[in-house]
Amino acid sequence: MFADRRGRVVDLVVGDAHTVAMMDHDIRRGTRRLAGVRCIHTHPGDSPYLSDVDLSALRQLHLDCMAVIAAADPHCGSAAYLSPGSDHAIESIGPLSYEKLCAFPWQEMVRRYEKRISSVDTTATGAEQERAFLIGLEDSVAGEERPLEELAQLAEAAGAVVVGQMTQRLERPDRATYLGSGKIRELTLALQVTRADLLIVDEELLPAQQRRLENLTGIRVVDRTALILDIFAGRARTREGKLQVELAQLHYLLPRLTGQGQALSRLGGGIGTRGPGETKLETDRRHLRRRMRDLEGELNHVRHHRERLRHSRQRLDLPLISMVGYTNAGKSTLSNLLVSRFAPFGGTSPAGEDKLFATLDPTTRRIRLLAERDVLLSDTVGFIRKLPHSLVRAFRATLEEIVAADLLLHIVDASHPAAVEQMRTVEAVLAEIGAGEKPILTVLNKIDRLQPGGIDALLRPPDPWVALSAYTGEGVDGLLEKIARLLPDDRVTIDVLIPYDEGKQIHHLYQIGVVRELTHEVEGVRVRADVPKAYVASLPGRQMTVPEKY
Ligand SMILES: Nc1nc2c(ncn2[C@@H]2O[C@H](COP(=O)(O)OP(=O)(O)OP(=O)(O)O)[C@@H](O)[C@H]2O)c(=O)[nH]1
Ligand SMILES: [Mg+2]
Repeated sequence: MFADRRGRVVDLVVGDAHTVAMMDHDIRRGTRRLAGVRCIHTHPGDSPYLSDVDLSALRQLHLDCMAVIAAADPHCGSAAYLSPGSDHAIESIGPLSYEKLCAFPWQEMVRRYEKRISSVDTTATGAEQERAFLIGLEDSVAGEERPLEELAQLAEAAGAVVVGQMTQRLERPDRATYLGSGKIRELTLALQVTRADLLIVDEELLPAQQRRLENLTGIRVVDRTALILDIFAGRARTREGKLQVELAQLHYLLPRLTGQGQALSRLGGGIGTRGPGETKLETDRRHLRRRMRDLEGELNHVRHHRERLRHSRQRLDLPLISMVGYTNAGKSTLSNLLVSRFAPFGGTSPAGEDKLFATLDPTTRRIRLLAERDVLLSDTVGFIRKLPHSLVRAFRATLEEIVAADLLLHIVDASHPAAVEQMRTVEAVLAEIGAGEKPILTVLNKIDRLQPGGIDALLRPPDPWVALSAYTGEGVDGLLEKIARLLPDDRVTIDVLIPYDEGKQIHHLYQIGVVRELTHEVEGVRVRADVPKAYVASLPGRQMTVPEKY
């Protein structure tokens, strides 16, 4: 039964054990006020306790109050309301006798809630956003308190609003329906109550599981892999990035095509449908395969191009440092800080952002360490737990940057509750792409967020490591010192006379080394500079003296 604030009954709804339609007309919508309606109901089996479904309906419909009563003896019930004190919290009382329930100052709670909320600037959930409901298994992350938190962040990064979630403790997913059948009944009810239009599953599903879940729930089902691919598709900016994402999406799609009808029914916009684009319209497998071959061909081009770039960089003989790490660990923020402080010619770097997979395309910048040594620093795509295999494969060209580095900086968000697990994930991906044996300097970031007393003993990073905050800059000098120590210094100081008609050489010296002194003489320009040893060997027989350091 739904009643308004004057106690008038505005609607009555009857359901069975699995479904109940919620009243949906005449409910005031908006985030700044409550609905002005309370719901009082009974449960099959007469339980006087509120269920999860009750609580999410309260939250979703912004009801003044959600109450359940037991009709049998003893007459009692429970009720819950949105907390006037804090966002997203629910307060509940009971089971209590009817008298005590009625004596509770409900109207006062409603008044206080609306007073607070009207002073807070809440962003209303846009009508065009998809309403996602998340499901996962509880032991999927051993011991984590909120197992679906990362999935929720991913869903938001893809543009959905999360309206509810449900987990089940299972050893392994049900082969047919992912969750157990009892849980699925509970799920369909919760989906109705929250009016979800998208179900997101925290794991890669078998094609048959996905179809069955769609049939059972009646809404679109997207798995973790499709969700990540979708975010990548939305973020890719460069041609290379777009090619790689499309290839990964097609790899994912191919085994999931059961025929034209199925492919077409997936169209219609939204998460998991963004992506390979028009090609999907005419998908038949043959067509898909041809497109994949084309993409692979184009990516090979890209790869060769990158290789050439790498060679020309190697001619500069600057050591390459690649930053790797879990998504959102702070790679871009640190890169930004280093570039703004230490770029020899000034420079900018893309800003870090508090969203997953903010960076997709690698960017490489030059920075100058202590003792005036220049290195190249490259910021790359972040890793994540259960990184789709198709992505790792498709992003080979990007990941090769990592493999080619002289030193890896592994950035870890030391303030994250799952920091240890994230570290392991990154190490596993590095091994998978063939970078497991590279020299690695572990950087525990975000120490400004840690309680005094510090770094979680469990973190125990492998040596060598440093701790810093890319935010405040604390510890960054220590990082530079460590880097300098880890990169073998193979530079020498040269003294060379460059004829006036070979001005280009001087420019080249600036590129590859640090010029200490320039004097104009009769035959040319005398330059004293620190340069890589390899450069000396490649010099044409020109009058040159190399000070004793060589
Ligand atoms: N408090 C604090 N926040 C930080 C620090 N470093 C980064 N952040 C924040 O963490 C968030 C993620 O930073 P990014 O630099 O975008 O992380 P990323 O590793 O590049 O992430 P992806 O590109 O998504 O892989 C941003 O909101 C940063 O402001 C730090 O030292 N302290
Ligand atoms: Mg980044």
